[in-house]
Amino acid sequence: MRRAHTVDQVRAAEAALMAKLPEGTLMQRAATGLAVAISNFIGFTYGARVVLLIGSGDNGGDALYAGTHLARRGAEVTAVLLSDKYHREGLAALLKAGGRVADGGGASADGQPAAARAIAVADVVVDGIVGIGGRPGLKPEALAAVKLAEEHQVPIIAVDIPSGVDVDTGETPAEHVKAALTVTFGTHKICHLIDPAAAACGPVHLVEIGLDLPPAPVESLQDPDIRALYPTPTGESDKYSRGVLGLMAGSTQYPGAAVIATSGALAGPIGMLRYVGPDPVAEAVRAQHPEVVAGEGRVQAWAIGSGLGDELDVDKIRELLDAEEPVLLDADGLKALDDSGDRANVLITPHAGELARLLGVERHEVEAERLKHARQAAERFDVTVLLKGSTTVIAAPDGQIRVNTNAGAWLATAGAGDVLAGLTGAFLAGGLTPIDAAAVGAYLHAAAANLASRGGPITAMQVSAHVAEATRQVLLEE
Ligand SMILES: NC(=O)C1=CN([C@@H]2O[C@H](COP(=O)(O)OP(=O)(O)OC[C@H]3O[C@@H](n4cnc5c(N)ncnc54)[C@H](OP(=O)(O)O)[C@@H]3O)[C@@H](O)[C@H]2O)[C@@H](O)CC1
Ligand SMILES: [K+]
Repeated sequence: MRRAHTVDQVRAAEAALMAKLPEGTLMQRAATGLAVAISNFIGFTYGARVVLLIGSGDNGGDALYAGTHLARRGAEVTAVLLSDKYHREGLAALLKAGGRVADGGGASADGQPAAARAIAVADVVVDGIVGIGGRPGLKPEALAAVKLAEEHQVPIIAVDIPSGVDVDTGETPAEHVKAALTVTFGTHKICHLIDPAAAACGPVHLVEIGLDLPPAPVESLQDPDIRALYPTPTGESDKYSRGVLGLMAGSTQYPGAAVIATSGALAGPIGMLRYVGPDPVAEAVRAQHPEVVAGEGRVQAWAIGSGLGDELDVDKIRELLDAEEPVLLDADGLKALDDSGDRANVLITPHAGELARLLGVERHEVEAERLKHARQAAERFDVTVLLKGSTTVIAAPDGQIRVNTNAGAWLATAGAGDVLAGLTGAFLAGGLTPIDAAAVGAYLHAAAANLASRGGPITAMQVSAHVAEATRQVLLEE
């Protein structure tokens, strides 16, 4: 499990630990881990050219002490001071170890400020501009240094967070660093898991510093968590006890959606699928998947919505929403959602455009503030929300948040959402709660897509065809 905490939680845990330790211990732990990560990233230390961008807070202190470690091992370390305030002891240590300070202003013999020259030829630039105390955006001097690194294609390693992003929401309302690697301390922060900020982090490396933290508001499940949640059959299981899913999807207008959603559902943990829809569509489904039973009967959960088009029976869907069995509502089915009734067993799986319609806002607003809007919808409709996208945000009505971060870009293909709806619905029928079903469904869907794609294009049916292998890899790995 990856856990992300808020800035306030991190500060409280830091204060409690600092009270027990000699002054400066935590920063030294952070800086040591950071120095190792920088060395590993470059691949060598002696002779490496490292530029540190130093802001006014402890984030700059971490960078200065990490630079000190590297300078002691023969790296050429140059600090660029972006503020009159900076970590004095950190800079003194760096200078003592042989590092230097480059002037950002006055031009030297070749007409360039020393800072600009150092950045242009650096192996790596370290972003110690701001950490968890930072407001979104970059000041002009910091922005100029970051742009220069980008221009010269010098990779930037972010200390704790890419400076300029909003740490607690993952929003990026202003200019920010785009890191090749982020090295963080104690725990993940929310911006590491939620886009658009997560995309600006690159891979995130966590350095343990011994913080004792409360439960995390945002979690991201990993292989062992999926393994623990998966409704694996036992010797006593039969097709009914494994769970039966009712699927209401596809239409004479979009028969393919039914076939694709079925392929996703059958790749999940259920023992049986009942398809409910127009006869010609049921025939198309059974032509591809002869194991499907057509017509209504007892089910443990419903997946409703993919490709219903105009053939939407709103009254029937609302009846199912009010019934006891959990319901996954997707695509056209979302038109039947209203904010009345007890919906605790309902999971909706909109993309940004569909969520925007539900909330009466613009699509770009949802994309820019994914966490906020997923939370809002969960509260307003009393449902669990799985907001599809590059990082999938899952919000439960009780405030729990899960994030799925393993999806590759090739997954953005027609029908992939139908596979996800079928597959995730199958986990509801298999007995998982809406938030667990959403997290496990999204994870295996993305893992299957990665297996199918291996860096190339994929179709939705290829995704469902790889779910079994992705599942096997997760269940058998120890
Ligand atoms: N917590 C922990 O467990 C540990 C924390 N550690 C480290 O400490 C870091 C937090 O340090 P921190 O509190 O000193 O804040 P930090 O982010 O460096 O600077 C904030 C200052 O910058 C300014 N400023 C704000 N926005 C700005 C902007 N956009 N552009 C420019 N300037 C801006 C603002 O000052 P102002 O401008 O208001 O005078 C504000 O006061 C943390 O991320 C981690 O790296 C580790 O050492 C060990 C364990
Ligand atoms: K930073």
